[in-house]
Amino acid sequence: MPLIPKRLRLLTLVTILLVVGFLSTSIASYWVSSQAIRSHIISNELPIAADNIYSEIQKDIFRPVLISSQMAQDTFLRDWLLKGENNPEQLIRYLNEIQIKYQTVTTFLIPEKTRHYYHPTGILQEIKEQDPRDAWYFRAKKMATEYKINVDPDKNYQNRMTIFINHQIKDYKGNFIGITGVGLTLNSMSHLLKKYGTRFQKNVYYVNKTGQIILTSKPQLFYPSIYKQPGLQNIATAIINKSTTPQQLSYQLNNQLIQVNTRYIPELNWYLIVEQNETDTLRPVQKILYINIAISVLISFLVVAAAIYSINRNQRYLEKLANTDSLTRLLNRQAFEVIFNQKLLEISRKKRPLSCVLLDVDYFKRINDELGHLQGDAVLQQLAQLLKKSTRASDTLARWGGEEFILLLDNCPRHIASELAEKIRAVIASHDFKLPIPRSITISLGVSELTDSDNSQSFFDRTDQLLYKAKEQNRNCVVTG
Ligand SMILES: Nc1nc2c(ncn2[C@@H]2O[C@H](COP(=O)(O)OP(=O)(O)OP(=O)(O)O)[C@@H](O)[C@H]2O)c(=O)[nH]1
Repeated sequence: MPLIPKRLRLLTLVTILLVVGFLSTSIASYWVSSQAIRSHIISNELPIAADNIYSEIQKDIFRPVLISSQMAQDTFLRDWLLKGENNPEQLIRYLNEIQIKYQTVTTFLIPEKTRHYYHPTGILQEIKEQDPRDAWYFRAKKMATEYKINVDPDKNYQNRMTIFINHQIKDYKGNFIGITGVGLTLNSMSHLLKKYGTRFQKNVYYVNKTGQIILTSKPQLFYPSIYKQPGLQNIATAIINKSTTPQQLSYQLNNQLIQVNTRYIPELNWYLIVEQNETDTLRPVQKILYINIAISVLISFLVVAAAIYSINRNQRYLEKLANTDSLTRLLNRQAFEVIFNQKLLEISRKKRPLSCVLLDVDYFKRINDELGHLQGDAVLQQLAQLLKKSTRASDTLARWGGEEFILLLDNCPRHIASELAEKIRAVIASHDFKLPIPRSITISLGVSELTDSDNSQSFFDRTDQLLYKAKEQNRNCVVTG
C-alpha cells in the first residue's frame, strides 16, 4: 500500500510547495534585512555614533585645555609670578573666579620658584621632589609639549581620580616659571559618558592601556578589566593596540552578537569603546519574520483546507454521478450491487430478513411507440418519483435497467415486502401520468426473500422469474415466491 494515497499526493505536493515557498521568501527577506541592518551598524551607525561621542569628549577635554592655556598666557598671572608672588589672596581669588566661571572641579598654580600649591581654597602644600605623588609636576616641567593631560588621584580632593590638565607657564622670554591648570573628576566624566550612552543608545566605556575599565556607561560590566569580561576578553588584545584609527570588532555574548567600535585617545592614553548589541537591533526584524511565518502557515492551512474541501466535494459529486442513473436520479445497477453486497456481509453477521422487489412497466414498448421516446422517459421519471415516495429512506431503490426497477428491503420478511409491493402496484395503477392520450400505466412485480442457500445470482434470478410469472398472469399484479 503506498504511504500517501494517490488522491492526496497532489495536495501534499501543493502543501510542501506552499510552505517551502512562503518559508523561503520569509527567510530570504529576513536575511536581506538583517544583512542590511548589520552593514548599516558596522559602516554607518556605530562609527558615526563613536565619532560623535569622540568629538563630544574631545570638546569636553579641550575646553579645560583651553582654559589652562588661557591661564598660562594670562599677563596678570605671569606678572604676579615674576613680581615675587606678593598678595597670594589675589591669586587665590583669581583661581576661585576661574573655577566658578568655567565650572571646573579644581584650578591650581605651582610657581617654579616657591613650589607652593595654590588652590581656590588657599595654599595647600609645597610640591616636593621626593614625594612620588608630586612626580607629575616634574614630568610636566620637562615635557616637550606645553600641556599634558594626566589622570591621577587628587590628594587635595579625597584622592578622587581626577583628570588634570597641566600647562607650563613661561615668562616673556620663554623661561619656565611654573605649572597651572584645571581638573575634572572622573565622576563628571562618568556623568558625561552616561549622557552619551543614553543619547546614542550605545554602551560606551574607557579602558586604560592595561585594559582596566576606567569609566563605563554600561552597568552590567562586572569585572574591572576587559581581559576578564565574558565575550569582550576575546577581543581585548585587539583593542589595546594604540591605533588612533577607529577599528571595527565584534564578539559573542550569550548567543548575542555585539559590534564594537574602538579607538585610542592619545591625549588620555585611554581607549574609547562604543558597542552596540546587533541581536537586540535585529529583534524587530526577527519579530516580523515570526509574524510572516505565522501568516504563511495560516495561509497555507487555509489554502490546503479549501483545496481539501473542494477536492472532497468534487469527489462526492463524481461518486454520486457515477452511482446515479441520469434519467431517473435513482441509484444505477452498479451502485445497487455494491450496496447489496454490503448488505449480504452485514446479514451474514447479524441475521435478519432481506427481501427484494423487482418491477417492470407493462407494455412500455407501446408507450414509446405510440407517444414517442421522450414521453416514455417522462413516464419513467414520474414512476421513479412515485417509487421513492412509497419507500423508506432505509430501503434501497435502483433502476435495474430499461423500464425495470429494483427495491431492496432490509429487515423485511417476504409477506411485508409483498404487502408493500401490492401497495406500490396500486399507487402506480391509480396514478395519472398526464399522457396526451388516455392510457393507464401499470407495473408487474416479483417479490422474494433471501434464503440461507442463496447467492446474489440465485436471489435475483428467482425474483426475475417471479416477475416473469406476474407478466404471464396478465400483468399489473404481484407474484411472491
Ligand atoms: N423511453 C424509454 N424507453 C426505454 C428506456 N429503456 C428501455 N426502454 C424501452 O422499453 C421497452 C421495453 O420493451 P419490452 O422489453 O418489450 O417490454 P414491454 O413492452 O414493457 O412489455 P412487457 O415488459 O412484456 O410488459 C423497449 O422498447 C425499450 O426500448 C428508456 O430509458 N427510455
